[in-house]
Amino acid sequence: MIEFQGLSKVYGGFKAVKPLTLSVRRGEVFGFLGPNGAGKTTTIRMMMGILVPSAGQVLIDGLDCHAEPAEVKRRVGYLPDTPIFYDYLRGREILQFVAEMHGYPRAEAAERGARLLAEFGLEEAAEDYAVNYSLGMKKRLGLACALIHDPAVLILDEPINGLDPRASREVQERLLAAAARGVTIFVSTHLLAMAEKLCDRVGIIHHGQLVATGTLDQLRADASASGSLEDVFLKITSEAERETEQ
Ligand SMILES: Nc1ncnc2c1ncn2[C@@H]1O[C@H](COP(=O)(O)OP(=O)(O)OP(=O)(O)O)[C@@H](O)[C@H]1O
Repeated sequence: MIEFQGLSKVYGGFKAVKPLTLSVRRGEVFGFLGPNGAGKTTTIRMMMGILVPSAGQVLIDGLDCHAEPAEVKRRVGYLPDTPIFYDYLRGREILQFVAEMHGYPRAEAAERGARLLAEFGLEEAAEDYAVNYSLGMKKRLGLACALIHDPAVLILDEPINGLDPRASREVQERLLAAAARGVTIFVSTHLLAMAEKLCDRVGIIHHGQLVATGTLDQLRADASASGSLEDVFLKITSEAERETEQ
């Protein structure tokens, strides 16, 4: 469903994403893990057609994300790391606007917006301006916007970063529900507990390089590490760090 084919990004002389080749299957929840500055957001921005790759390509449902961004956006719901809304639109108006941008007629856009507001526990805030929403409410509103057109793929950049435990659990439950409906999810995070709970498979990116891919059990076996994903992650990234230094 998602095919990275030697995708890379160089800023000036700095290699932010080194040639990335990876396949994510239809219906899979794939965790893209890495420390700060590893290249996660850069990769996701190339998937969304926001950044131009330096080389290679990424295909979603067979479509080149750089060459056909509008077609890709029909199939994809995207939650950026910091969702930004028109401050002086109300939650209800924002969802209505996003639905109309996807081509739904006004009445259907309103109906879809109302359904998602209810699903995401934002009914009471429907008439409040987005500028007054808490971070947790903004993430939920962002996720509602990402889901408004029933996309086959969700691309999420740090969906629970900065949320309190209740808000974080709520967002994770929405994601599990989407996964249960068969949505393919590509989620970047450095919150390993979330990855452990949600993901069928993870990839670890370090200094722009994909250094490991697999299920948690496979990574444990490959890294000869036991215990939590955190143990495996720390072992793999410190080994990659040593190799970079040599
Ligand atoms: N526009 C830019 N120009 C130059 N360097 C950049 C630019 N954007 C990002 N970088 C660098 O590229 C590297 C990867 O950044 P990126 O934001 O993709 O990392 P990340 O894995 O998402 O990190 P974080 O978890 O901290 O959000 C970092 O070293 C960053 O400083």
